[in-house]
Amino acid sequence: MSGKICRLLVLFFLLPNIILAESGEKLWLRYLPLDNAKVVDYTNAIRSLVVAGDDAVISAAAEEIQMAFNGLTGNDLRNVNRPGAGALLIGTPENRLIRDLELSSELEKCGEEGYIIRTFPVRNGQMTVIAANTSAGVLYGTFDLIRRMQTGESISKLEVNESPAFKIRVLNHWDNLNGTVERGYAGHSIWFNRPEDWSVRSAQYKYYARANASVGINGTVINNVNADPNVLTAEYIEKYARIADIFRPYNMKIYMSVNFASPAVIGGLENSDPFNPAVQQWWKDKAAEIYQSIPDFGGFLVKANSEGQPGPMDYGRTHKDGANMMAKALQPHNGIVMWRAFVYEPGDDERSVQAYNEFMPFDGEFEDNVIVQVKNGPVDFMPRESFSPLFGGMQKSPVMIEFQITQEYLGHSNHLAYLSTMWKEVLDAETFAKGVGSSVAKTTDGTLFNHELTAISAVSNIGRDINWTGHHFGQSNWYAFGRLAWDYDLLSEDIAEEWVKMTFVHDQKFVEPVVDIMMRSREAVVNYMNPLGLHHIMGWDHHFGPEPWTDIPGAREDWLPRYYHNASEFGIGFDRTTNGSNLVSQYHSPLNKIYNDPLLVPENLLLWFHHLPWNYRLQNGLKLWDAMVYKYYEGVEEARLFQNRWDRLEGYIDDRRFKEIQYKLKLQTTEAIWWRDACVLYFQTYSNLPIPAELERPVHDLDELKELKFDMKHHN
Ligand SMILES: CO[C@H]1[C@H](O)[C@@H](O)[C@H](O)O[C@@H]1C(=O)O
Repeated sequence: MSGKICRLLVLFFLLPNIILAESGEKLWLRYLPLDNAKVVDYTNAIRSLVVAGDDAVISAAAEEIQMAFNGLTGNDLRNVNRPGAGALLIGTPENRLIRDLELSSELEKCGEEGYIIRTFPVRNGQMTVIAANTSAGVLYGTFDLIRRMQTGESISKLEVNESPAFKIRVLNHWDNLNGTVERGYAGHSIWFNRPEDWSVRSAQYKYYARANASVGINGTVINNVNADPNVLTAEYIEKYARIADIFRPYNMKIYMSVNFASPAVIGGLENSDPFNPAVQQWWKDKAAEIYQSIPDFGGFLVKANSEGQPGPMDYGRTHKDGANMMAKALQPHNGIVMWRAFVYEPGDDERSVQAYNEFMPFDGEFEDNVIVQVKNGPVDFMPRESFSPLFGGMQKSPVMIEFQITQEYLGHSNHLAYLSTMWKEVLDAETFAKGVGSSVAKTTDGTLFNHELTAISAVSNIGRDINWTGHHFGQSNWYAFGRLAWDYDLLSEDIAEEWVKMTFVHDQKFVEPVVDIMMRSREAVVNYMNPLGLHHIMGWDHHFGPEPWTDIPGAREDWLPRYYHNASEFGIGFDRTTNGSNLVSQYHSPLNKIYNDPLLVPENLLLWFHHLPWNYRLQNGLKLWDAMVYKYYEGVEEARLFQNRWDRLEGYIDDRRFKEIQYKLKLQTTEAIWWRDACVLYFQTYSNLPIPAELERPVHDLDELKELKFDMKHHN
């Protein structure tokens, strides 16, 4: 073989690995050398490693700390058998070395996946201990210690007690078996229909598992909730089993979205009626078959009777009947059912009141291994919504939140929108379910209603893009979701700062402005897209770019943006008061009254709950029209500010990422102006009021914008 062909072949086989190794796939697990002072500090504290245990999870923890320590300090940790000065001891009380430390009363508070980290004085110095009840806890504790080093914190006197807020912390991928990703903006699926061979894919899956474990995510659903029935065939079960094998050392469980009609579609049964004994048996057999290959399989995620998906109602049964049937099939294997409450079918009910109306009657009637998965808002992952009234509404059955990491309605992967602030807004929101102190978080984490089964999920933004998420800052949302799922009391600023330091550099001259951009970013997006509680005025099918107008060929009547903003000569906004669709009454007192009153409702939800005249005076004295226009302009100014700030950060990080982000920020500003001009000019056709004199004029005209929309649609 000629040398040239040989080189080409080598390149062909190595290229995928080179791309994996070189690229942004390193996420926040870069482990780059720290400055000298830190290296000295850390090597003073830790020089050797004692691994008290030998299962796969503890071994993964040991491998990780070795890798991290080596990368960060340039030194290896010596593997030793006995702890002493400078040792890091990791393990569970199954091992005598941990038992001897008499930590049992502290470990009791850690639960299954929590951990403690302690500095102990020993002869000639001190040692560090990571102890937990299970190897999983040890793994999370190890990543905690690594994070401290990655962010430059002191590790010489550690007294850490941690346990997760939710038992199950899962990502939901909306990946189709043909490799496309619904609402995915980072390329095709990393799971399905990949041309690369298994060694390349498995290397990425291991990286994925490590990244998740590093933030405490302990499960993932790898296929779309609009589920292909074929995912339950032997071919896919085997595929899931192979992936589960890679996840296991990282304490990650695999789950599956299933299609309710599977027994009929792939099982050859007459129907999929949950009352049909043959259907029940089919699910039992299917569950048994899955557990045969994946003993720790997590369970099913189900979207039923929503947006055309099949479900129990096709047979005159209910959500309860459907969910319980599947739950019974999974019970012998300790699997769970995450049954979605996103039940959007156009009907008599206004969209925002539908989930509550359909699910409240079944409160307390689900099997113990069913948890109802509820989107954070009552409509659909808008840049801002009120929280879903099912939080604090449903009390007898466990409920879990579904957030969306992928930016379906927030500019796809073109816009920087750090979403921790949005999720905290929801988690911290007061439901008043049991008086003051009943935050959304507490209605779902088991504290308020004593549920054993607790969980939290988010729709992933991951694809085959070199940087995983399309926009480098998309990674921060994956990171932040994991951190909040573990501890929702963390501050968004702190999470952002950790991520920036781990992903880029420690220099405060870089960290501070970047964290500031992140902290302002979601509100900026809200302002240039959907201020004051406006929503769903984005392109009706692709959900990208502005489309407030009504003459949209092909769009369904109830999906027309006009339906949501209701702009007319009279005014703008969606009436969900007692005079309107009455969403307000699904909230506990006093929220129902607060939301019902335009004088009391928070300004940022004003047009979510109220339809008001253009010259309505806000609490701040501005007329509604002016207030709305100012918000749109403010959003654009913020995008410009992000761009300017970023320009000044050249040289702090590698050129490639700097330029890629710079390019995205330019796009964001351009698109923010597009949004602003489209909305302001369109709404102006109804308000007939001028844009305040001191503001610059729109740079587009309306007809041109309507055309632009169609170009962008094809572009996406
Ligand atoms: C997976 O389908 C999605 C659909 O693409 C999305 O536009 C809508 O917001 O929500 C659906 C859901 O959450 O089920």
